[in-house]
Amino acid sequence: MTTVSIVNVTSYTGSELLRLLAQHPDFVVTSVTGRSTVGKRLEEVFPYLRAGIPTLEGQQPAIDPALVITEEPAQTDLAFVCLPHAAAGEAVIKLLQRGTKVVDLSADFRLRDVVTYEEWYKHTHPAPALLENAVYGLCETYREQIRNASLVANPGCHTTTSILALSPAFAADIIRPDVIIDSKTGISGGGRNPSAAYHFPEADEDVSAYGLSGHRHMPEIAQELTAVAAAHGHPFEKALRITFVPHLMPMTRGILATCYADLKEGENGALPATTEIRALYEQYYANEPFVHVVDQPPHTKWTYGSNHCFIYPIVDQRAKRLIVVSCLDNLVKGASGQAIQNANLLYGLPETTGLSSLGVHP
Ligand SMILES: NC(=O)C1=CN([C@@H]2O[C@H](COP(=O)(O)OP(=O)(O)OC[C@H]3O[C@@H](n4cnc5c(N)ncnc54)[C@H](OP(=O)(O)O)[C@@H]3O)[C@@H](O)[C@H]2O)C=CC1
Ligand SMILES: CC(=O)N[C@@H](CCC(=O)OP(=O)(O)O)C(=O)O
Repeated sequence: MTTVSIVNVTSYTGSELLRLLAQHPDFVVTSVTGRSTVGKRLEEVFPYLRAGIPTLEGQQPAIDPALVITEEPAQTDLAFVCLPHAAAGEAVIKLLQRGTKVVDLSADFRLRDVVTYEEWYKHTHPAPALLENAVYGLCETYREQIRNASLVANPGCHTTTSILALSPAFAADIIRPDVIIDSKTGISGGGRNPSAAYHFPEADEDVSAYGLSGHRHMPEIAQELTAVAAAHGHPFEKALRITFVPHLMPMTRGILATCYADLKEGENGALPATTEIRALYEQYYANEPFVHVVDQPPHTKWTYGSNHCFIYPIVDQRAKRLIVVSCLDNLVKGASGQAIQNANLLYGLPETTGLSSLGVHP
């Protein structure tokens, strides 16, 4: 059994880890931390835990609903850190020093370049010395490196959706390095954020664009798509241009990104057909348990509560563009589910362990 702590369990990603880990046969949550809830039992803060945690015969439950929330994490084998940026980095330093493996859900270790981090996050990096050894936790790209890591930087939710959508096209060198990403997100993407824009009367029946002067997920997407193109032998001659505009939607969970890029013409001036592109995408994700190439535009509801991502590529022959629609649940494949997928790799477990839920319909 691997002992696990959830640092900042009262965050949305922390409580989602509780829900998912309740089904995990190899991880036992033995430590949970919080801030205003210190001293309370988990079941006091999350009353739904009073229903009890299901167990397999002969096994202890993965979570004890009577576990008391503490300020600092106890010694465990593994920690999931669900703190805001900067606070996360501080916590990660201490955890690594005591030999705990860490999956960090914040952005503190996602950008490899400290100057880029400080430009976009507007504060000094909390632990630049750790960047060198952090592995970007997109399992579909970095599976082998993750297995041997002690610090995994779990990707962002918009980022995961967009990178998975565009990686096969850049790997095959069929689009120009100039993309537009229109990403729609559910409100839980903003966490338990007290700002008025996230209140029900303001967000319900409303759609709005934000981050138009530059969103911090843009450099993360650029970093990873540039790496994919280079790894497949097609390095960009000039820096990748990305226009990334997120939109807030009146739904609790879900991200749906629609990505647009100009297609490269073949030697005879022809564009690839949608069938060829779909075959290429299917091949790229053929062995992936959580990424599915589909033949109709996917819905966020397909992913609600699950670790799955659905991707639909199509050629716009008139405009000579590739359009790719991609969606996932921001709290699962976009955060806590992906974090468990990473932790499974860290402990040599099948990547799908504890992640078998399907989306909720309707
Ligand atoms: N939400 C999402 O969809 C995703 C989030 N992430 C990342 O995961 C991390 C957690 O996000 P999320 O779950 O949304 O978080 P939340 O916004 O839901 O977290 C809110 C909780 O954090 C506590 N908190 C706030 N600031 C601090 C601090 N400085 N130190 C200790 N506790 C603090 C508050 O505790 P109290 O109320 O007790 O004061 C509050 O309960 C973030 O880094 C985020 O960027 C990544 C991918 C997706
Ligand atoms: C709705 C909303 O506000 N969403 C957040 C993204 C949350 C997330 O994945 O981002 P990080 O882990 O990088 O913080 C945003 O757009 O900033």
